[in-house]
Amino acid sequence: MEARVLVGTFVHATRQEPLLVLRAHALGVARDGKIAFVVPETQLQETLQRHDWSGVSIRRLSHRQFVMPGLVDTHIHASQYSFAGTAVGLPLLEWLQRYTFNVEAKFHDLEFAGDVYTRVVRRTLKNGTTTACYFGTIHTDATLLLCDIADRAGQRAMVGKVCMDHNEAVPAYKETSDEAVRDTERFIMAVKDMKYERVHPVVTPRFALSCTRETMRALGETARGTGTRIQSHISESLEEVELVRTLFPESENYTEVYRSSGLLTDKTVMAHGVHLGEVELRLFHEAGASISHCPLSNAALCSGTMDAQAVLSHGVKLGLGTDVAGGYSASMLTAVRHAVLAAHHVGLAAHRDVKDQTLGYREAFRLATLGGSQVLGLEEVTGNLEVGKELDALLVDTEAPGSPIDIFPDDSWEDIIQKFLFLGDDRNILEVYVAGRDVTPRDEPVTSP
Ligand SMILES: Nc1nc2[nH]cnc2c(=O)[nH]1
Ligand SMILES: [Zn+2]
Repeated sequence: MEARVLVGTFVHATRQEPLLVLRAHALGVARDGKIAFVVPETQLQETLQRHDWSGVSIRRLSHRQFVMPGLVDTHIHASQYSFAGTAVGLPLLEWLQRYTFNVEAKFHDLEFAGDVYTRVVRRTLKNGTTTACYFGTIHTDATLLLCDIADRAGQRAMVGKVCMDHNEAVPAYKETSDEAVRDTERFIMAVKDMKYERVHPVVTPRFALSCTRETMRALGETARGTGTRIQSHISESLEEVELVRTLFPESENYTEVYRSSGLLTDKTVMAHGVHLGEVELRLFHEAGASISHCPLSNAALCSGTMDAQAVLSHGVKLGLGTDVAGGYSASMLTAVRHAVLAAHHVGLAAHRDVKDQTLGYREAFRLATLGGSQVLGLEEVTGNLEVGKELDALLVDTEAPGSPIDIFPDDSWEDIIQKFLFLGDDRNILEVYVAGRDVTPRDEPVTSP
């Protein structure tokens, strides 16, 4: 890959600023895909000389284009993509039992798995997801196939073989405790053996209602012993919370079930956390564990509305997730919109002053980019456009052919970015880069009959 320079408008989040617009800037990408410099355009020539980059290709963006960091989906079930957009409206446990487990059971068929996984990786990339944290199914080989597909497509991915040794509703879709642990170990070894540059295994107990204590403890031990990250679900619906209480009476709360099993660590991301209380948020903070906020899923499954402000004020790392297919959209832009609206609903219910909302579109933008990278332990590598990070980025054009956005002469850059976040879609995402490499899906895949 040759070193390149982009000149134009850049938008990103930093620890200090949720949304920073750099107009008339130049960004240099080195041959290794890392950001070599970000300087005002007026300093470009001097910077090129300093880097000995004479003759490097310089590309100027148009006045309606900008570059932003790639979107980070911290929670998505790749295995549920085939039924995204259907089965909306059932409560969580019924939705799992009536639809989800039956569909996931089909992934022993590698042809079926390959088709679904190829399409979900393609769809998410097209929508600007440069990093995805995926759940597969209990099938190790199919989940390894997902790793392969993500790697070949150039997407950065965390991938988990789902573990579940308890399933009364669909007994055919579960494994023994031994299988869950042995197959997780095999999965981790196999992914490591492949030496993928940007695809990593994640220890994935489905949630406390699908796993016995024995299995959760053993998986906690596996994660610790192998230094692997952990993902699961927590406190999504009240019915689920109540059942966890009756199944694990020895634990004071849901978070404690995971903590006492060795599953609540600084490498953990738990999806949802809609009904977590003060005590539990403090446990998250103490452990350095993260939450993936999936607002569309929470609304679609009538689970409740998470208070992102409360999570952030406890100093808990927070990212956004689509939670396909609980959430019907694989687009992280949709997650951004719903995060903003969910914060409004929570604020209204609590009679908060609207001005006290911490989660406006700027903060939601940060959560969808930098926040996600923090949640997945990737902050040193990606998440924004800081020098030294790998360039995971989107080239956005608000006047692309067929664009759903109308820009007016008086629109400021902040207006334009807001319009993209609230109204834009994949038609506006012209190019997608991971580690400086163009990974934009272009050819249409062959569709199944
Ligand atoms: N939204 C959602 N919640 C879960 N809790 C346990 N499994 C699942 C799942 O597949 N989707
Ligand atoms: Zn989920």
